[in-house]
Amino acid sequence: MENYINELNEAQKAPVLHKDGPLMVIAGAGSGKTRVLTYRIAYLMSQGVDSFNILALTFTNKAAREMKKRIADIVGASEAKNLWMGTFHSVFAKLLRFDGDKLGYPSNFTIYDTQDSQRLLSAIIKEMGLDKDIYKYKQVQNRISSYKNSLITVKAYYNNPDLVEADAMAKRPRMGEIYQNYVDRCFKAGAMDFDDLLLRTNELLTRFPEVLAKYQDRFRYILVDEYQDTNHSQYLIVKALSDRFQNICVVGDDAQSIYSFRGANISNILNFQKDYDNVGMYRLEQNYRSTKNIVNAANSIISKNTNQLEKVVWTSNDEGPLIKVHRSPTDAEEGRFVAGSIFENKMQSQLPNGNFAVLYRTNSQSRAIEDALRKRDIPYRIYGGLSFYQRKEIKDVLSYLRLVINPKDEEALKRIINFPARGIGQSTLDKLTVAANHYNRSIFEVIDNLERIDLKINSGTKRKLGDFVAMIKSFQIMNESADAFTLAEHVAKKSGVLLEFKKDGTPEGIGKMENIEELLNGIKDFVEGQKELADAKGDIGEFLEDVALATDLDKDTGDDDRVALMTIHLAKGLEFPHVYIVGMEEDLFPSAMSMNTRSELEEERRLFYVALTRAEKQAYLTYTQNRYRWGKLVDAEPSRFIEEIDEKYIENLTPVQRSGYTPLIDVDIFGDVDKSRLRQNKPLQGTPPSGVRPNENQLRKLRKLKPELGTPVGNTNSVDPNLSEGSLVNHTRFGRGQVLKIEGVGNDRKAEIKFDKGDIKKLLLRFAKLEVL
Ligand SMILES: Nc1ncnc2c1ncn2[C@@H]1O[C@H](COP(=O)(O)OP(=O)(O)OP(=O)(O)O)[C@@H](O)[C@H]1O
Ligand SMILES: [Mg+2]
Repeated sequence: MENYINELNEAQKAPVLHKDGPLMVIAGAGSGKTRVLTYRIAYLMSQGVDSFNILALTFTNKAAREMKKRIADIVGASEAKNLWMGTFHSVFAKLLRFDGDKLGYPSNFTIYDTQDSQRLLSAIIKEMGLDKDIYKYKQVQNRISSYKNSLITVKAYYNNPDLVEADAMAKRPRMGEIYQNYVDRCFKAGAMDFDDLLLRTNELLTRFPEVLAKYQDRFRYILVDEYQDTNHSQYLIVKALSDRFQNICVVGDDAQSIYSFRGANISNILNFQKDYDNVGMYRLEQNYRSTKNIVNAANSIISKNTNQLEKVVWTSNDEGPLIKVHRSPTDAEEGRFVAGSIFENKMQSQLPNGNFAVLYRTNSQSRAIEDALRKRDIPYRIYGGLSFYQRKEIKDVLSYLRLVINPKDEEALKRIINFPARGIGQSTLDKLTVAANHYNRSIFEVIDNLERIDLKINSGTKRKLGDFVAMIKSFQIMNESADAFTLAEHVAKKSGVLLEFKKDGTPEGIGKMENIEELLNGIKDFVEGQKELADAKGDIGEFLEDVALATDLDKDTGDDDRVALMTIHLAKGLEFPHVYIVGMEEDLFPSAMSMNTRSELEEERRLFYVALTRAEKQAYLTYTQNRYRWGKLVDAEPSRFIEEIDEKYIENLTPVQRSGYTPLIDVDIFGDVDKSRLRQNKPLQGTPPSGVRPNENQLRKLRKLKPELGTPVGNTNSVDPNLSEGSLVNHTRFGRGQVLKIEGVGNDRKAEIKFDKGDIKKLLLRFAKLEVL
């Protein structure tokens, strides 16, 4: 037996060595599912399976690259190169480049990103004269996306009275028409959106049996990671391709299914045994990733879900520290706590930044964390959010390049036909769009044939349009011989885009120029990298495809050491020694949008399970009492998920202060109720711990709540009440002095003090650190 097999435990070896036929591995987080998949591929190759016959589908392209690297270590780099590995989208985009022509697509079809799709949809909604407040383009896009992922074509849509009625009920009776227009326009532009990459693959495999047969024969072994998050469209592709040889291996964890809002269907896992005959079922139980405390805490959470497969997860790893829970008054304070804690841990244990991750429910939470990390000079990287390639200046340059590859690309054309300004206005563009729709041609083709159509465009504008077309064509000619970098640099200059930002001269303009430079550097790297691959040319088409399908994690080159910031959704499959899960508050996590049904709440709980199980050594959960949301400061309550963790795995860093004194008000602003103490029925008594005082924010809030109450008991200054004019005092910073005068009452009480060093200062007694001598 080869050595690498011994890097697996017995339970893991079984699926790796499984003979032909379908198999499924269902197991909890960190139990080695991804490792099993990787080693199985290496094993198959060592058994003589040709690498050309293996297809592996992963959650990110980065995961695919890492698996490939590991496999290369085992079986050798040259063999590993031939493996088809990547996300569903990137793998099937590649397939459609070969065979999409059968569906009428050019092999150089453009991939529209979300922004392109949304722009096109808002243009269509406008052209149809619809109310954009009712037909919100994002909602419309979501609808169309979910139709496509359920394989509901326009025709199928109209044939389904339930769908038509649902849209009519939602006051969107013209959804079907929008859908039809959108599909037509994408097709005419030689473009596919993300969902098309799956939908068209399905169409191709269904309508062309010879194509299906070809790929069935090619992909004799198919392996899918994170199977719990496949949608219907993906499920059907896998089913079709594996139908002949039935060598399908899927691994997943129903407890980590977190993409149902995007159409992921957990029943794909649940029905696997019905879909295939003689399924080899494997379970893994030992977690290698995390400490006992983390594994057990995660188990205690997920057991609250009623809808789940029975699973055991245990670990022989150390018990590890307890999960630390921390409360802050505001989100800014939360950021400071996280940054401070990362800083301390780094210093104490000499850890690299890459050992830390901060995970949140929504992207907007990153700002407070970022601010705090910057103040501490801790380098970080944000994954997700607006990607580099979606920045305006970058998209402008990319749009020129897209047009070079595919001049029909309508969204690219509309972006740049008048950028930099060349006197081609909106009304001209409108006329061109109408003509393009009328003749069923692309806008570019219309411009190219202006002489033959009577469009009521004046001769000056016609000439400008002619110049534009001539420029793009000159780029196309260059593209026949130049590599991607040479072409891109030429285009950035000759199109005038670079000059436009240079002329601008503002810091923003310069920043944009620098970004374009960064893009060109990236293209150069890409060209160098592609040269090493046998079947790649390093041309701009390849680069654009890479960009279009880059998932948010793919930018990570891993060459510099940074703290990782990302949403929990994106963190699936990853692991970090130290993990901070921030914003553990009701309405944020679980999200207010996802608490309407039990199944939504269960998905939020699975999301929490995913978050916690990313941690290897230490997990922190933080929450705030007040948070800015939608520009307003709102009260926040700790997330129910904190309470759901068995308390023996938790250490509260900010225990609730309760004391023997009678609170003046019934609202407890000093902290939430200490639930663990309540549960244990312990009396809430004793004196407040020293040094725990409400901060300014809390005081302000308290004053606002009950202004007439004046100074809250127990929270005033530490100064002796006997302090009076003439008293001798000592101040920590200014030294000895004598009180000249006292004025004001309550929180405003001030003392004028003449210090021995000579200064006279007026101090607010509430803050002054004075000792009466
Ligand atoms: N037999 C083993 N011996 C040592 N380490 C292992 C073993 N199996 C897995 N690991 C390590 O445990 C960690 C978790 O493994 P892996 O990522 O494959 O788990 P997973 O089940 O895919 O997790 P997730 O559900 O989060 O995707 C990895 O660091 C992996 O290298
Ligand atoms: Mg995994």
